[in-house]
Amino acid sequence: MGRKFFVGGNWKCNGTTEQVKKIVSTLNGGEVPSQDVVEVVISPPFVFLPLVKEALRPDFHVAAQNCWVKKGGAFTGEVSAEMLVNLSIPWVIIGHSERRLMLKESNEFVGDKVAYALSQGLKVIACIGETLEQREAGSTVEVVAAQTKAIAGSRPCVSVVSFVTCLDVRFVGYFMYRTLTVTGLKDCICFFYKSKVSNWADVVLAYEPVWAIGTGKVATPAQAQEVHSELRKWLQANVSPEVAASTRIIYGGSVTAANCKELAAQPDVDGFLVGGASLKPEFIDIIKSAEVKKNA
Ligand SMILES: O=C(CO)COP(=O)(O)O
Repeated sequence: MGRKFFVGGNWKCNGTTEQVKKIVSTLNGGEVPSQDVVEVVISPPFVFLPLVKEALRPDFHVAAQNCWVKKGGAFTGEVSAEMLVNLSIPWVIIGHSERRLMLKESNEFVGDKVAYALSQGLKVIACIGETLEQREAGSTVEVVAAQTKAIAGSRPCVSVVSFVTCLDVRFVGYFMYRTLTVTGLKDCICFFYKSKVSNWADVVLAYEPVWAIGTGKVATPAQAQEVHSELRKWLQANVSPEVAASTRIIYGGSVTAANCKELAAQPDVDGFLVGGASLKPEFIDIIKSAEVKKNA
């Protein structure tokens, strides 16, 4: 089955009640391809989620921009996945570079958040992307692969050594564990299959190079295609050919009405995560770029 085009509007930390109503009214009046062709998800700040959800046309859906890494409780200022589910918010953006960089969210923390959100029944737009420094150092693919790996979890590893070692540790106990640690075998002790993603159909991978976000410096279609294709290869080798073929990989970073069609024409670009332009009427034109795929 083909990958349905996906367009997300990330409003980030923008908007007043009046502005929100105006944007929603523009979206509601926009003529866009049907839901069979494009999936549209609007992500306002938390406080505006109920208002947007209530007022938005039924063929568009909403997403939160973040959620807490585990069950809610004494975590001042956080919003839990359970709360989003309770409000019937179907999607959440996790791992945006603004949070990774400014709030120091590590790959592991992002991976844990994705896993928890999925376990609660949310669908996740998981963001990855390299900084300019990393691109210039030639480590783009390595960086996005490491970020994806933290989201996907470990690969299966059925090894007699690790199995026997684990049994040993269970039955012989702490002394054996110490011995193995000292002899450098610790790494294979608990190297069991641990997939963090329960259902890949609920995950959209958003490649957002940091140097292109909010800078007006969009990746060229070739640059976007190259990384998306590498990500698909990574999924094929490390998750499964089925997941690689069906997972949507969308691009984010200075997408506008002017550049979206060329990007959308790339074979491995399955849509967009749009920041600044999602607050403007041109977002409708970006949604329409799904037609490029339909006619391809
Ligand atoms: O960060 C982004 C979407 O999540 C992209 O932002 P801009 O479209 O403003 O560059």
